[in-house]
Amino acid sequence: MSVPRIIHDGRVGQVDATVVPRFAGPATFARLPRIDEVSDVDVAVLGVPFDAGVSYRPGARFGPAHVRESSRLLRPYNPAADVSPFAGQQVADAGDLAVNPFAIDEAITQIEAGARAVLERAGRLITIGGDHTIALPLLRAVAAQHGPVAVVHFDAHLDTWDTYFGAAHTHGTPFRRASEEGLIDRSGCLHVGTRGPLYSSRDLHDDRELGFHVVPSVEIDDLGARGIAERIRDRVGDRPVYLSIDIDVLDPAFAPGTGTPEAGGMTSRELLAVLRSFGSLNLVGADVVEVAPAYDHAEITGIAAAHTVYEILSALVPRKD
Ligand SMILES: N=C(N)NCCCC(=O)O
Ligand SMILES: [Zn+2]
Ligand SMILES: [Zn+2]
Repeated sequence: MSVPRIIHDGRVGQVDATVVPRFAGPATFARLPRIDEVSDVDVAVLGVPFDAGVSYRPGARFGPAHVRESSRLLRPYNPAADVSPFAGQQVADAGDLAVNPFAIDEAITQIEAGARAVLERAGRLITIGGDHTIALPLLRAVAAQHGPVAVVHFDAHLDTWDTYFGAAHTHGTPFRRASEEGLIDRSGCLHVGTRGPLYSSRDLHDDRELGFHVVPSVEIDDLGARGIAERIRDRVGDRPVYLSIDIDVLDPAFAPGTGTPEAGGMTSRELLAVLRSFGSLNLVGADVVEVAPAYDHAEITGIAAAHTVYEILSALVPRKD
């Protein structure tokens, strides 16, 4: 059944919520068209339902469907950024990748191949996870196009640890592997919002060697959103930027539905405000990971993740000036 959509400058947008109620209609991200329903895709939203790399609570494999469900209320105009993210560019939902839940290495190969295939159709990719393991194959796909990228990483955790139980590919290790593989520009990466206990102070030493600066959660009150945005801009400059957002960067009050929660995190208002400054960065790709709906209540985490994707899409809209 065909549905009435908002069309702007030939770009196919959301199902019109004034005609079809939001709780009806397709379950794509923000009720946008599927990728096979449009041509010339600028940004694809892709789900990666994979969580075999987690060290604690499982369940992020259900993240993509949950974030899509929590995105039904998103409206076409973003007043805080003064942009219409679905009108200034063609955004489409590329569905979910089918990846092996029993073999991490095979899943990683499948995710890289799947991301590369979508990038043949779309200029940019925003991925909804899935656990943080998926950032490694996504960075492989992005670095194949752009060379080593500056990673802006929002997370409670460093995710530059070496191995867990001897496993090199887990949700706590993607950025160490990416740094070792030369996928990231070691002079331009940083973490934002890290907090909580580490294994030892050596974690921070290794992390610096691997190319990361840190804006820890304890500095957020003093810096404010504007100060954080400045620290990020100073670090990445005009390098191609890959943005990786682990939803556990938010305090568990704002994102209870996640696998390794840590007290003392950002508010969703702070995260969205920082993202709103990213229109001036050279963003080449992004992921939003670690939404585990079994621990969510009232879609709190799903809605935070959906709005996070919406702000990233808003930052990607080509500027007129
Ligand atoms: N990437 C996330 N969410 N968590 C990593 C935590 C790894 C650990 O259990 O030490
Ligand atoms: Zn984390
Ligand atoms: Zn993480």
